[in-house]
Amino acid sequence: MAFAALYRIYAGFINPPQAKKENDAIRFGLLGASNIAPFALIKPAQAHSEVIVAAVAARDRSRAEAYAKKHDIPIVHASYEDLLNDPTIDAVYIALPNSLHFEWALRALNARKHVLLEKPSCSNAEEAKKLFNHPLLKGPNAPVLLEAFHYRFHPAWQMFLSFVHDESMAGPVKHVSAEQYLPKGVIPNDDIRWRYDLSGGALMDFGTYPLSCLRQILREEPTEVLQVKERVDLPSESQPAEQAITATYKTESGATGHIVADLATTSSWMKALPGFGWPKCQVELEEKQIGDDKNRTVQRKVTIWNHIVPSLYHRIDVENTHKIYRDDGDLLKTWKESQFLKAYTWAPEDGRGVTGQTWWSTYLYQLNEFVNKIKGRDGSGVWVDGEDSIKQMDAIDLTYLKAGLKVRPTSTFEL
Ligand SMILES: NC(=O)C1=CN([C@@H]2O[C@H](COP(=O)(O)OP(=O)(O)OC[C@H]3O[C@@H](n4cnc5c(N)ncnc54)[C@H](OP(=O)(O)O)[C@@H]3O)[C@@H](O)[C@H]2O)C=CC1
Ligand SMILES: O=C1OC[C@@H](O)[C@H](O)[C@H]1O
Repeated sequence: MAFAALYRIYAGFINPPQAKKENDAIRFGLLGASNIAPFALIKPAQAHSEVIVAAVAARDRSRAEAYAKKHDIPIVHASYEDLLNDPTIDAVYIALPNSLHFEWALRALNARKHVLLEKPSCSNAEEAKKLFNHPLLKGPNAPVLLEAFHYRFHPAWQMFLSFVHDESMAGPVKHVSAEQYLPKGVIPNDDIRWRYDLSGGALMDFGTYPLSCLRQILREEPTEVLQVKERVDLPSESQPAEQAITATYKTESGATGHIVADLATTSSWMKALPGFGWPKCQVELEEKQIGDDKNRTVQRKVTIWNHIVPSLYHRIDVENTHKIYRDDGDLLKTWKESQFLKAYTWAPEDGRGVTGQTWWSTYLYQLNEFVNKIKGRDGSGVWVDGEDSIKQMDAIDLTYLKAGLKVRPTSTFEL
């Protein structure tokens, strides 16, 4: 098991197999010499026959040159604008500070480039509405725009959702909890994540994952934020963004959800890693009658461990509590059945007819779907559409407003 995990890390993140490139491979340009691009695009592209990372641009040309040399990227542009004007580039990957996502996504779409846009898509819902409803995205040959919620493309997350939404055994959602932690010190003090002016903050960054998990599980939007607590303790910054946030939501149907995101965890970090110890997402479903038998019910609980980096390791726990009642309503018998599952690739019976290897990272699964969308193929059927990205930003804004924190600033850029 440890050897298999090491192999998945090596092939998925360190040295993926080198694919022979197709003649019509999509040529990507990177806006910014970011820390995340090697994991999210450069390494996955190495293994994909239809993707070439062809160019990079940074605010400082010498920085872009050093980055290009390190990552074997053939073209260097002196500015983001120059890269967008390069006719040999088909698509761009935008991993800039969140405050610049809106502007550079719009500029890229205007240059007729497909856009893989890091999460969160924008600074707030106002920007997201303008971006995802923009006329540049309409029409038969419109470029593709995707908010890079990579974990959603991995078979493990989709398997987890299928157990949550399995109508034969799962009642309506009662409660969801989702949590993400990073230990204090991983993110340096001068990081973009701590800056309000760059649309940073725990909710914008790591918190956007649990919130998106919650929204997919509930299949309805949180209409009420019952409680929010945040931690802002970077005294040196004049306008710091929160380092940690927890929030509790309620939907119209009465389901509740709780998220935790801490970018600088100290004491609770180890506590946050129970058992084998990974961040998790857990769902309790309502008790549900089985078939026509009024006296038989099942109540399901589903947990996924490490859903953000599942190719490293993950586990899906499905616990069904069965109950048989007497006709007078008294409980006659109850028992539990548990299953522990994994899904590094699509199951053949899934019917998606898509490819994948056990070592494929969430980023490679995502990239494959991005390519499929551009090429007009069905692919796995997993996608994050513009409406979803807008609602995600709505939920973020709602949370900040309830906390009495400011919604992140709106860009003045117009097109
Ligand atoms: N999907 C995932 O797993 C992850 C996603 N992300 C997302 O990716 C984005 C970038 O994160 P990350 O790679 O960690 O960040 P980095 O700080 O490493 O990269 C950000 C890039 O933005 C550019 N930039 C442009 N303007 C500014 C500015 N005013 N201040 C600082 N940088 C600027 C810099 O490019 P230049 O080279 O031109 O100087 C820099 O390379 C964020 O939106 C984040 O949420 C981050 C980590 C993981
Ligand atoms: O996956 C991630 O890990 C670390 C975070 O800070 C980052 O932005 C996020 O996307």
